[in-house]
Amino acid sequence: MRKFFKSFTFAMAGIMHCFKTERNFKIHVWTALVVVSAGLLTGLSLLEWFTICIFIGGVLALELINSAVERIVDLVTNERHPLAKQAKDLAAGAVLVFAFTSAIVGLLIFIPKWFSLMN
Ligand SMILES: Nc1ncnc2c1ncn2[C@@H]1O[C@H](COP(=O)(O)OP(=O)(O)OP(=O)(O)O)[C@@H](O)[C@H]1O
Repeated sequence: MRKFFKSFTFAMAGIMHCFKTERNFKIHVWTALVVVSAGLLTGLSLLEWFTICIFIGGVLALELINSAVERIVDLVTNERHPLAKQAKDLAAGAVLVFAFTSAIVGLLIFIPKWFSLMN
């Protein structure tokens, strides 16, 4: 149990470090808070909350992995190298793909509700 608590503390330290040092992670966290507030104001079904939680968690988790990849690359080399660039750009691309997909899913959930609230 103590070992489990220790690994939980390390994971939380990683998340806090990412929040303090990575501008994009901060943007994703604030965006998630805006989306959750919009969900509370709009009113979502259980399935819609489930979908939103999966996508918010996915974006934040991918951003954490992207930050880990950036650090590993910087640890391996200080020099400019095409493979270092590819590794960083691929990891950043993974975040972009998921964030873009999340934005589309969010719009598909919210826009019809906002239209029906207006009518
Ligand atoms: N060692 C390297 N060799 C070649 N290209 C690199 C290297 N480090 C970063 N790059 C590339 O330079 C560009 C800018 O990278 P930069 O280091 O400014 O940001 P990052 O490390 O990718 O992320 P962040 O801005 O969050 O620190 C990116 O396309 C990245 O892939």
